Amino acid sequence: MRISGLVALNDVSFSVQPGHIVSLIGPNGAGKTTAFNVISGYMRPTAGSVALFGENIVGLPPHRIAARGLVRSFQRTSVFNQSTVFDNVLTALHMQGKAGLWQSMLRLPGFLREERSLREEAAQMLDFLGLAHRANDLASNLAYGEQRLLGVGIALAAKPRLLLLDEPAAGLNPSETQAFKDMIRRIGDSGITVLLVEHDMHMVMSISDDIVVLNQGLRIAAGKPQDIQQNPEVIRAYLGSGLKRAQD
Ligand SMILES: Nc1ncnc2c1ncn2[C@@H]1O[C@H](COP(=O)(O)OP(=O)(O)OP(=O)(O)O)[C@@H](O)[C@H]1O
Repeated sequence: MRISGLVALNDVSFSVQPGHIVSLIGPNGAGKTTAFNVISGYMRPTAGSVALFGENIVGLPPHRIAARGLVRSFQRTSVFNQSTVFDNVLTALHMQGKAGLWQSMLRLPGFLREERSLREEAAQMLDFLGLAHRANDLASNLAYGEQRLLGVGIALAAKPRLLLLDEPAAGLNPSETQAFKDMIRRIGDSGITVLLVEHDMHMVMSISDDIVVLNQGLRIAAGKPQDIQQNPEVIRAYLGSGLKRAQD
């Protein structure tokens, strides 16, 4: 991937196995966000290919890629601040709903049935997120970490098979980070594949099945957490920052 003459990603290749939690790590400017942009269709790669469930998706717009099961949760998500937590999730589920406009406007039986089942699903989602006790609060009144959890809930409402999380622990305090870590595990346990970019090495080392390391646009390592922690090139590229802290 070239961006105005600069090679942001150079021959980077890796795969994400179904059901795994995979972390993409590396120092600032390594190319992690660029990789996410390419994978999710926000940037068209200058060369190479991206395959999703075996099919090439290069050139497809992000919403088409999302419809194929790859959903991305952004650092700043589209939480509706003036709606309740419950309504945020319900609206997101509605966007996946089957009832058409006329059914909804005329409140036909199909719509009412779907509405009931979506409300149940929204309640289950809040349980899953650990936000059930906040259901009736305005989203704007949530703590920062809770807003981030809700943002993931909104992404989950789109029913991903592969969920991309961009620095989920950024700006979270230790207990919020723990809550997030637990939730990512639960997402993985529910059968959803997770690819995340994260700087918190404690989190990365404890939840990842596989880790891919980028440095200056190159893939310098890929493997299991224990191998990555002992990889001399990774230690060199990362020493003094994340990995060192994780080993302390
Ligand atoms: N839109 C852009 N215009 C110009 N250069 C860009 C653009 N996006 C990324 N780059 C460059 O591409 C390289 C990779 O950046 P990228 O943001 O992908 O790194 P990163 O690993 O996500 O870093 P960080 O951890 O700081 O978020 C950097 O040299 C960056 O300056």
